[in-house]
Amino acid sequence: MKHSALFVVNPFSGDLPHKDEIVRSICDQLPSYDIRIWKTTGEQDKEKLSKVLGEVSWELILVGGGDGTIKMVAEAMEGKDCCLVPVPFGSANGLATCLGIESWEDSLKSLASGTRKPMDLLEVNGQVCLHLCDFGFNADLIRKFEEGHERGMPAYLKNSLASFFELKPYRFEVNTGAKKEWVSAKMLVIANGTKYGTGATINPHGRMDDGLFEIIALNPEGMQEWVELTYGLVKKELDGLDFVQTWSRSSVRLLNADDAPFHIDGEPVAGAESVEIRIGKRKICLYYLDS
Ligand SMILES: Nc1ncnc2c1ncn2[C@@H]1O[C@H](COP(=O)(O)OP(=O)(O)OP(=O)(O)O)[C@@H](O)[C@H]1O
Repeated sequence: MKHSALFVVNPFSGDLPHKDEIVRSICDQLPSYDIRIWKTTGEQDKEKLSKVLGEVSWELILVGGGDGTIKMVAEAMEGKDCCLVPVPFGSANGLATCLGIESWEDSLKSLASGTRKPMDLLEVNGQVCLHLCDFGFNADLIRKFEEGHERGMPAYLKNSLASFFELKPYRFEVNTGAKKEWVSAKMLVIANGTKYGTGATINPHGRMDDGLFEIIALNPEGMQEWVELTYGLVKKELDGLDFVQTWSRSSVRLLNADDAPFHIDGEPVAGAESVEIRIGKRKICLYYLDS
């Protein structure tokens, strides 16, 4: 008997051409699965998907989309005992990149190798976060990107350059329970994963299965520190940079005093004045590729 699989596809994510053909090719290469394709509409997808997930005892959920789509599917999967494999169709695909899955062919390889394990989920003011959330520079960038009409990596890079020159530090109170302290940072990152979809490694020592996440405050000043930061992100070496501060915790409360823009897994979130983050009680089974 074939295994039951649901293939959730976001037709709007990213700018990869011929997605329908790729979806068909993936299905053809998984003959042991009986695959149903389910496309998102952008309207109440989580609620609609929860119903579909309740109809059958699915063994595998393939998610063709970016981080926002995976976050939505992970929320809808609550209470379901199945595993998820990302199929990187989004613009940046941060979670898939952290899992070593950089193309749809990698998704097939991870399924063939069978490497999967339960990974931590973060609870951020009651929402699920799988990968990264951040305040400041990158969130501002994503907000501009969402408000614009261009998709894909070139538009992302264009906005990135524009945001770079408008940058200012924001104040945050970091309350780790044992200690409260104020920090100024142009960007404050909460990282369950290690990398952005661009490959920039923001959390070189992070693990998604250790019951901890990292809080990383970055406050580079001047061109030289920006160059050092860029080098560190590429070379996976942020230790020793005195404008980078890192905490490893299982919970934290943050006060966002200057109303810095905020996003969770690439989706902008409004009204994030006080944000409580903790390692969630539930985990999610994810396929990955060993690098
Ligand atoms: N059919 C659709 N039409 C328009 N928007 C959609 C549709 N399906 C999902 N969405 C929206 O797509 C967003 C999630 O996109 P996702 O993060 O997966 O991709 P992405 O990497 O951001 O790619 P892109 O930047 O091209 O959107 C959500 O905001 C969701 O509401």
